[in-house]
Amino acid sequence: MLRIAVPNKGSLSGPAAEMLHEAGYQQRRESKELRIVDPVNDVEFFYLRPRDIAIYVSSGQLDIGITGRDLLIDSGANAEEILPLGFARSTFRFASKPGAANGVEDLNGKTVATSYEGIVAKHLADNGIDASVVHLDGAVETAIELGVAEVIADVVETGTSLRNAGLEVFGEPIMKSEAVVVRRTGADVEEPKVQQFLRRLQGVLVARTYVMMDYDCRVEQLEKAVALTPGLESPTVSPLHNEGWVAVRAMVPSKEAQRIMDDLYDLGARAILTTAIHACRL
Ligand SMILES: Nc1ncnc2c1ncn2[C@@H]1O[C@H](COP(=O)(O)OP(=O)(O)OP(=O)(O)O)[C@@H](O)[C@H]1O
Ligand SMILES: O=P(O)(O)OC[C@H]1O[C@H](OP(=O)(O)OP(=O)(O)O)[C@H](O)[C@@H]1O
Ligand SMILES: [Mg+2]
Repeated sequence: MLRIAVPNKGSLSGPAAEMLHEAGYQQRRESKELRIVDPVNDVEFFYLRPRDIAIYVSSGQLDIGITGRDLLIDSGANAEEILPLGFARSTFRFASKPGAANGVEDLNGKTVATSYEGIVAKHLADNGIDASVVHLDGAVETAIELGVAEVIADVVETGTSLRNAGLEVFGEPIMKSEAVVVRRTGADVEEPKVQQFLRRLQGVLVARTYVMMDYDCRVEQLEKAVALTPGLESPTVSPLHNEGWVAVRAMVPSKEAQRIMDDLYDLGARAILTTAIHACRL
């Protein structure tokens, strides 16, 4: 039975459960449940603190985990990212009162408050900076006003939390993060059960990013039309009863679907339809 760690709280937990549900896995009904077995899919899910997940996976008792790339790196655990999942996207950045610092080079002798001590200490060391790091569990934005630190390093998504605290980012982003699937470093990723799990999640990612497009066009326009809708491998082209016309079917990125429909229409294609993809295996 495949044993999988899933975030039990915070920004990762809802979207992770939603993605697993879309991939056909049973998920817990109550937020207090700590583990459930999905007998149909032969999987056991453990609901753990996102920060602890890489550590559990590195110990080898759990096969796979879902966590944030920043949390994985911060933990220093012996685990590696095997699939990015596209949600809980954020950057990790320094911030301070306006003008207090312009880059990491200004941090010598300063105090930096953060919940991600591992990432910050390494970044400072890599840049040859001698600064102290204070660990706080959360709500780090308040640390400057309350005199705990001159600088913070924290997760930034929209920037609202920083703005509300009168702070501004400075310097280059320390890292970019998103939810990722992790596995113990060096463990066999080719294991069939692991591969099946990854294929299911990849199927959800594809279903979320692509739509199916169908249209009819004249044979003379086919090459130009197909250039607009190359599909993943190659589009399906079928003859129509009306001679000189073909039906074309291809997957297209959902974000570009409306523009592609306009371009196909201008080319003379008609009966242009898009439909959602619910699941797929590439
Ligand atoms: N506002 C946000 N937008 C996108 N991702 C976020 C946001 N806040 C946190 N994350 C991501 O969520 C993960 C942090 O997990 P964490 O458990 O700390 O979530 P949280 O929402 O901060 O909950 P908690 O209340 O436990 O601190 C990290 O990978 C981080 O990059
Ligand atoms: O740029 P924004 O869109 O404002 O998002 C970033 C904020 O979201 C997270 O906080 P969270 O709500 O998880 O609180 P925490 O600080 O207690 O973790 C993160 O720690 C930032 O504070
Ligand atoms: Mg948090």
